[in-house]
This record gives sequence, structure tokens and C-alpha cells, in this order.
Amino acid sequence: MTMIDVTGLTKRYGPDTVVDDLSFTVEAGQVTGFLGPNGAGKSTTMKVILGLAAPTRGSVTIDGRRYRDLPVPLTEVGALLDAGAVHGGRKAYDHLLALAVANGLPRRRVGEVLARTGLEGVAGKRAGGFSLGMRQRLGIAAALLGDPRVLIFDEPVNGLDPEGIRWIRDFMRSLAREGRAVLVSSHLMSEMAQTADHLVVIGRGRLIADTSTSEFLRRSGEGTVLVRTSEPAGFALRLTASGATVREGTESSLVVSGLTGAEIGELAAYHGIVLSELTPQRPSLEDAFMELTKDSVEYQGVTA
Ligand SMILES: Nc1ncnc2c1ncn2[C@@H]1O[C@H](COP(=O)(O)OP(=O)(O)OP(=O)(O)O)[C@@H](O)[C@H]1O
Repeated sequence: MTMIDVTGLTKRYGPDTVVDDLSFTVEAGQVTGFLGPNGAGKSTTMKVILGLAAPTRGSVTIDGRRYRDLPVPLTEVGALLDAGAVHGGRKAYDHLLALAVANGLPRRRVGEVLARTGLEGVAGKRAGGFSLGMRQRLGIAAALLGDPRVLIFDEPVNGLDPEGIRWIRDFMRSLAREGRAVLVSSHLMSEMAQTADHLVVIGRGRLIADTSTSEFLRRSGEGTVLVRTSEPAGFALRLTASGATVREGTESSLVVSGLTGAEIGELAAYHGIVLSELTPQRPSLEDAFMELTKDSVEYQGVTA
């Protein structure tokens, strides 16, 4: 079920087109990773979804309605845009209570979201003394106050330690398991590959890829196999005859594509050739992501 529908969205700031005719959907019961290099337009898109910026062209709906037409927005969509935005002098409980009261939400929700985010023990402490990880949790608690079916997180793991990252990752997955639609932005492919069911990749405000994570991994996993043998020249001929593409690697190794490691091993056994190494080479996810977005990074360094 489509919970966020972005259609032909364009956003200009003066002469700059920051989001350019962008269309994608965010479905219920899934974590959708929103990926792109710095400056790609992720935050701007999220702000438009949340009614914080007006589109130049196109439309965005949440469960079929524009943000400004939602009667009680917090009960439809919760967002974590900037964890630093919490008033530091306020106690965690008071911060959430003020939000609940201002939005006409029942007070009991405060206790519920504090429990859900593991903040019960520090509810009476001032947010100013919180670590970044705790501030993130408080921001997430606020986003959950209205028990919304749609959640939007902008770079929630930025700056967190591995334990904090793990917690956020598991938490987003648990929200999706409850049937909620979760949209989360990141510029790290490896992070999203572990969290998201679906990936929407943008560069310079334009859609680059809209694919399931498993499909992306399958495509980026089509790597090469490193082979070592005492008879490289002879084996290279056998490999080529079997349809593989072979090039010379370092220290007289062979870099083979077009056959799997198992197929190469079988071919060697069939011809009685001894292999001293047979290693599938997977391109890293970050490499696959850079390949995908290389034409759209904001500032490209010049390499010699
Ligand atoms: N209010 C604004 N006025 C003018 N330009 C803006 C404004 N907000 C964003 N931009 C520009 O729009 C572009 C996209 O920014 P945005 O923050 O949406 O990208 P992003 O993908 O979230 O990147 P990052 O990961 O760096 O936050 C940037 O070049 C930015 O400078």
C-alpha cells in the first residue's frame, strides 16, 4: 500500500534546481532507503513531503492527502530531521508532554514512547546533557507520539557509534514490521543495504535508481573471480573456450568474469589443472553506489 506518493516533484531555489522532476513511492511495511551523495536533494525532498517547503512543481501526498490537508499531522506522519533541535534546558518528559499537549494527543502517549525508545530511566533529565544517541532516541520518541503510520528520518545514524547505529537500524525494522512506512535518508550504501527493503537513489535532484535492495545487491554482486594456477596461459585458453572473459591479474593470476567460482573449479578438475587460489571478488557496495552516482556528485575531485 502506497503511503507516500511523490509525483513529478521539482524544487527550485532561485536559479538552482535542487529537485528535478522526481517521482517515487514509499510503501507500508517497508523501510525505504533514500540515498544520494551530499547535496543530492534528499533533505529538500523530505521537507516538501512534510510541508516545510513548497514544491515549485509536482505534488506529494501522504496516504492520499497533502500534508497541509492532514487534520492532525502528528497522527499521520512522524519525522526526525535534526536531533539537535530539542530545547536543551527541557527535561525529556516535559519536552514530549509539551508536544503532546500542543497537538491534542493523550498524555499517556508520553510514557509509552519513552518506554518504546528505552528512555524511561532518563525521562526526568535535561536533554542538554544527552549524548547524540540519546538525543536521537528522544527525537524518535517525539516522532512516534501520534502513533503515525508514516515515519521519516533524515540521516538518523550520522555521528552515532556502532551500538547506536545498531539500535536505530533494529528500531526502523521493527516499525516496518508493524506495517508502518519508513523513509530514511543516508549517503552510505552499506548502511542502507543492512536496513532497507527498497532503495530510492537520487543524484543532483534526479532519480537514478528505484529498486529492491535484494535486486541491487544481486546486480552489484556480479563480480569477478581471481584464479591462480601454475599453468595460467593454458587454463586461460580453456576458460575463454568455455565463454569466460579473462584478463591477467597481478603475479600471474587470472581475473575471470562470466563464470562462477564453482564453474571455474569444475573446469579445472575436468582438465586436471591444479588451482592454488579461487576467490570470488565482490565489488564493495560503496563502489557499486559510487559507480551508480558518479555523474551526479556535487564536486568531483580530479584524479591524476
Ligand atoms: N533553503 C535553501 N536555499 C537555497 N539552497 C538550498 C536551500 N536548501 C537546500 N539548498 C541547496 O539544495 C541542494 C540540495 O540540498 P539538500 O540538503 O536537499 O541535499 P541532501 O541530499 O540532503 O544533502 P546532504 O546529505 O548534504 O544533506 C544543495 O545544493 C543545497 O545547497
